[in-house]
Amino acid sequence: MNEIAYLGLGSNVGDRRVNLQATVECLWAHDVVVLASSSVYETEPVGEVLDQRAFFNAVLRVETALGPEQLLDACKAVERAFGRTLAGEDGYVKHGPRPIDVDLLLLGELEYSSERLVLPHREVTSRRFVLVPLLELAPGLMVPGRGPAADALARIDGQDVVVAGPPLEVGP
Ligand SMILES: Nc1ncnc2c1ncn2[C@@H]1O[C@H](COP(=O)(O)OP(=O)(O)OP(=O)(O)O)[C@@H](O)[C@H]1O
Ligand SMILES: Nc1nc2c(c(=O)[nH]1)N=C(CO)CN2
Repeated sequence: MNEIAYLGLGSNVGDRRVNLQATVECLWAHDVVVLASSSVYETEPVGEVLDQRAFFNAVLRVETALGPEQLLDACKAVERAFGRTLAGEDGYVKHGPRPIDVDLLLLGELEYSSERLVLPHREVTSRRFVLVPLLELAPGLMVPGRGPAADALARIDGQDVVVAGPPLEVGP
């Protein structure tokens, strides 16, 4: 059965918009149908590494027949295609600079936890750079197990997010 999922994209190395756009094309090649993109936002770094270049972030609405672990595999394969160092590998820096980050934010109504995957994404309700584009695509969204996305956004202080450009092209 096909499900709707939301993916969070981020880039702060190289041509950030080009990287986000290329990610859409790469997702199609991994059996992920890209239905819609939010605007592209420029956002201040959040997390354990604050002294790095600002990110470009966007959220995609996608449709796929892949299960949760397979969809995570697709996200990781796309990151790998950009030459990214993945968690567990030499040179990996948690929250550090990266040409592309693809996070699986939500998969339908699923609440799921395994060694390598938590759904909804652990940080989906604490990051403005995720919630602003997510609400642009899905106003009124409820995050399974956590309530309205808009309420979560209202609880966040700081974390600058400004529109940097129009939505990504979503065709294959
Ligand atoms: N919903 C999820 N989406 C993506 N990765 C997840 C998810 N839940 C757990 N993970 C795990 O998190 C690991 C680290 O992910 P990643 O390299 O993107 O971390 P990060 O971008 O530095 O930090 P963050 O996870 O806070 O965004 C992945 O290898 C993956 O196994
Ligand atoms: N603004 C912003 N900050 C981040 C981002 C990101 O995509 N945008 N990704 C990170 C690694 O997951 C860490 N910090």
